[in-house]
Order: sequence, then C-alpha cells, then structure tokens
Amino acid sequence: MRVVLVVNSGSSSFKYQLIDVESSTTLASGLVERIGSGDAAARHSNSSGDGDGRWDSDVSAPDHFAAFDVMVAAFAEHGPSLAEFAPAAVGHRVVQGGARFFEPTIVTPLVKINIDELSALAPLHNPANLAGIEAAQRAFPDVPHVAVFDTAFHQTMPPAAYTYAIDKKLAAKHRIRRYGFHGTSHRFVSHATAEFLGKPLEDLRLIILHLGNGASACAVSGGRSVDTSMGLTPLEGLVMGTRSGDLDPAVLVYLQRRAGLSVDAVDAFLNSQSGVLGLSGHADMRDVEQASAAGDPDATLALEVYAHRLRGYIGAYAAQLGRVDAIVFTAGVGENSSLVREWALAGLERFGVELDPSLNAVRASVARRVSSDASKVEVLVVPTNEELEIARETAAAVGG
Ligand SMILES: Nc1ncnc2c1ncn2[C@@H]1O[C@H](COP(=O)(O)OP(=O)(O)O)[C@@H](O)[C@H]1O
Ligand SMILES: CC(=O)OP(=O)(O)O
Ligand SMILES: [Mg+2]
Repeated sequence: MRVVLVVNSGSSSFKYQLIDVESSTTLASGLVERIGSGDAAARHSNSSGDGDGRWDSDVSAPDHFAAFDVMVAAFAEHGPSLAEFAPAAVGHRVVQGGARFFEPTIVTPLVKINIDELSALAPLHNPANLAGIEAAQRAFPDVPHVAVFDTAFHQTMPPAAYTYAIDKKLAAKHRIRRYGFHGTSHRFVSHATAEFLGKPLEDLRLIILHLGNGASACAVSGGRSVDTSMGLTPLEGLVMGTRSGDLDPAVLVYLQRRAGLSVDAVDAFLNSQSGVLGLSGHADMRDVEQASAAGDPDATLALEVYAHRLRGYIGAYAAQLGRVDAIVFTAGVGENSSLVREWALAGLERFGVELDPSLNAVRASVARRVSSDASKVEVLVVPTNEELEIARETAAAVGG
C-alpha cells in the first residue's frame, strides 16, 4: 500500500496530509481553520509536482463534515487527483487512548464508542478527533480508517512514573494516572535520532523535548518511554503557548474559593489563557522573543520561566535515566528557537552539556548537532514528522 491520508482534527480546525508511504513524501497538505465560526479559511498545498502549488481562501465550513467537503474540493481543483493518488487508508491522530489503546487501531463502531468514552480524559481533544473520524468516514467510506494514539508510546512507563500519589481506590475508579501525550512525535524522533547518530536505538538513552504549542519532555531508554511530562491530560509539565504546565494543585481550589471562578472558568484559564500567553500577552514564541528583544520585561520573564522549567525536567530525566546520550529538541519552538535552546541549557556545562553557539545559530530543517566537540552529551535538533509516523503506522495496521 502506498498512499495514506492523515487527518489531525482539532476542535476548530483540521490539518491533513496525503503521504506516499513508500517514498516518505508528502503529496499534498493543508488545513481548514475556524470551523463553525462563519469565518472559516482553508489552505491547500499540492507538492506532488503535478498541479498548481499553493491555494488559500475563505470558505464555508459550519462543521467538520463541511470542512471535509472543502478539502475534497481543494484536491479536485488544485490536485493532486484523488483518483490517481487514491488513499488506501485514512490515519487519524487521536490524542487520548487511555490504558486501552496501545497500538494503531482500525476504527470500528466499538472503537468510536471507546474514543468517545475517553473524552472525559481529554475534553479538548477527543471529541474533535471523533468528529474528524466521522467526517472522514463519510468522505472516504470505502477505505479503512486507523486511529493512532498520542498516548500509545507512553504505555511502557513504569508504574512509579505514571502513578499519582493519591488515594488508590479513587484513582482506579476514575482512571486517574499519567498517560502522556505527543507519543507519536517522541517515537518518530527517537528513531530519527538513532539514525542520525548511526547507533542502535536499543543502546541509547535520550531526553526528547517536543516544544510546539503544546510541549512535553520524554525520557526514552532503549526506544521505550520511561517518563514524560504530560499527565492525565496535556496540561501537566512544561510551560506551553497557552497552558500553565505544572503548578501547585491548590491554585485550582484557591481560584475557585477566592477568585470566584467556576470549574469551567478555571479549566479554560489554565488551558487557554496561561503559559507564555498569560505571562507576556503572546502565545506565539516568535512574538515573545521579539517583544523580549525590544525590551519588554514580561516577555523576558516568560522566556526565563519557560527555560527554567525545561532545565528542571532535563535534570530530572537525567537522574531517572542514569546516563544521557543525547538531548533532542523538536517541534516548532525546539527546531527553530536557538534562544530557547541556549537558555534551557544555560549552566549545564558542568554536567557535560555544552552548546556550540555557531552551530546552534544555524537555521535548517534537517537533523543536526548543535553541541560542541567537548560536550559529553550530544545536543541535537531533529525535526519531527507526526503525520509521516501516523501514515507509516496506518499502512502497517492495514497490512500495506
Ligand atoms: N523561528 C521561530 N522561532 C521561535 N519559535 C518558532 C519559530 N517558528 C515557529 N515557532 C513556534 O513554534 C510553535 C508552533 O509549533 P508547532 O510544532 O507547529 O505547534 P503545533 O503542532 O502544536 O501547533 C509556535 O509557538 C511558534 O511560535
Ligand atoms: C496533546 C497536545 O498537547 O497536542 P498539541 O501539542 O497538538 O496541542
Ligand atoms: Mg504539533
């Protein structure tokens, strides 16, 4: 099997890629955003070498079904032709698979019921993922659909890493434990790092820092996730674009009792109005860096808090792993921000971690080393490609 359509469906947008798995190439990619707002927009890019490149437009997309029609129309008008490059399967990013799903899974009515049921553990993500599955099944009824779970890679965490220190009966009843997310990215980057270093993944101990809008750290030993910074939901851990990451759980209670916020308001506050946005007024790291460079002290503090948290996780995971072969930066911020890399690793020289400032300043979209020759720990930038990983796992799941 060759061509897979990959769908990453969020609450108000969905992103897609048409991928030739055999050659690992993207034939087309795009997104429909602001679904349901009356102000939706679409972007489509034909990279198959056949057709007219990029296209963007305002569109009507009152729901995910309409958004899928927009995508199908974009393929029809701007190529590549879905008749010529017919997807043999559709792969879906599903964020929360709980303890139930640890492998790519062909979507059946029962699997959809399970994904829906797991929405309680990922209210921001799973309902949107399911809406994407429903819409894609309607648009592509004749091919298998496969769910690839963000949580799957972290199913290898030992109980000591995934257990919260709370009443065990209550935790079991409500399935409260750490699940971890971005697993598809951590898995892809683990393999890409081993390939870059020319060493077997089984022999490597890695700290992977996936820094996008959402951000998580992962300790990988011999290719297995042994600890990760996100927990029951994608809110725990690192400072993110709009999410707080770790904080004293008493803050939630305090906000409700003292600031009079409702449960929903606290949830929205921590997920959507916190992180670097809450500290600086900017969710996009490029804007935070620009504001800091222009002398805005709030933006500088936001960067310092972001880097301080990262450094703490690097130290913690070095201790959990016992030895670190490489610290790997990935995703939008990790791949592009030399400043974040520099600030996160500041002061770690005495632990054998030393950046090479000129290598760190290089802008490139390939895997590369940014540590100095003297550094005992390799520091790498390795681009992630969650869509390619989903396409490969989808193809494997349907036997292609
Ligand atoms: N040159 C850059 N410098 C700093 N941050 C960047 C740069 N390019 C992209 N980013 C940041 O990457 C983040 C988005 O990362 P990405 O992995 O695309 O996120 P997601 O997939 O979670 O939407 C944004 O905060 C953006 O500011
Ligand atoms: C799980 C998660 O946080 O995903 P994203 O980074 O896409 O928001
Ligand atoms: Mg991402």
